[in-house]
Amino acid sequence: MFELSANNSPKSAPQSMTSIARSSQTEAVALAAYDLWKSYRDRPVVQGVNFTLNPGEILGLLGPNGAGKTTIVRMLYGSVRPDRGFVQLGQNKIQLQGRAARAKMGIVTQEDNLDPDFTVWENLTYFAHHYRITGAAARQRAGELLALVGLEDRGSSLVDELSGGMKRRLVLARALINHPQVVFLDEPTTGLDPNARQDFWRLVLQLKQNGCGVLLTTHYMDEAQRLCDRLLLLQQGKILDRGTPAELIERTVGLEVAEIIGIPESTIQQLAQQAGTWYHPFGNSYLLGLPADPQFWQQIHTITPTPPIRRPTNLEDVFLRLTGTALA
Ligand SMILES: Nc1ncnc2c1ncn2[C@@H]1O[C@H](COP(=O)(O)OP(=O)(O)OP(=O)(O)O)[C@@H](O)[C@H]1O
Repeated sequence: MFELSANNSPKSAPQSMTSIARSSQTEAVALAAYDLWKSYRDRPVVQGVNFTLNPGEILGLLGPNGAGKTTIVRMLYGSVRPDRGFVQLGQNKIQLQGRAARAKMGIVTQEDNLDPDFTVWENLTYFAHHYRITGAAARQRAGELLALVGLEDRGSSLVDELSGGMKRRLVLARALINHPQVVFLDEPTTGLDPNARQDFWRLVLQLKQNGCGVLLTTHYMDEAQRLCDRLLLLQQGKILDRGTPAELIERTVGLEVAEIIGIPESTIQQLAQQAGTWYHPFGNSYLLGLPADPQFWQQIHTITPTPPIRRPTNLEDVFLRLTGTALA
């Protein structure tokens, strides 16, 4: 059984709850995808995707719009049939729409899809019936989850009376109604303001602490960098690279970058060649990977009319370097 820390919960609501992920701790791998393929009208949108998700791990699927993130989640959840490959939940291969598998999974889709005619409380208790959680058990679970997501005083509100951030937290609460061992979060914070995003992030980190395997799709690199233990970088349905955020950054773009404006590409190219580093056009400027040698930075300074900006690299740079395009 897990105790939730008051510090970590949004709106600092102290409460305790039963396990979010009761069975996950006994299994080595929470979820595995084997060679998943999917085409729509002969156009491949997911191409040979493989990965594992461990209990207590947040795995990020990071890619631009249309990269295939939602299609992968739908295949994992069993709502779309792969053309090839399969998904394993714990020890079991998942069948399409398999009830037994669904009972161990939770999903936060991009759209809120809450029932607007129901109150917050009813949205949870009604949803609990899908999992045959009824009566006092449903009421107890709804109460625990409302406390978890900081909505305990909004049970009688209609969905339309909630803010965007509250709705997202309610959708997350609903996804946890069945104590899932794996939770899919499909771009869960799109459209939220910074405070609401951080509230949501705290909840995701609590799921991880409680042993839940979390698969998070996002095109926000700060979200990926902040939350994810490991990342899969996706473009056009293919995994380009994978690793921890720190590994991906260090091996792809190094630790620091200079943003330079006002000199021709040929000069940047020469500088990059000379220092054995990389460069990339970026809007009206250039990004130039900074080697450790401090003299190189001095040299750039002397030849640029406008002082260059020096900053730590990030996943956006990784994506730009690997694909030539920005994430968002
Ligand atoms: N049911 C469908 N029928 C036809 N094409 C589809 C269908 N679902 C998705 N696609 C196409 O598959 C590609 C991948 O879509 P998907 O929604 O998986 O990407 P995504 O990475 O989740 O994008 P976003 O970040 O915009 O949500 C897109 O080109 C999309 O138009």
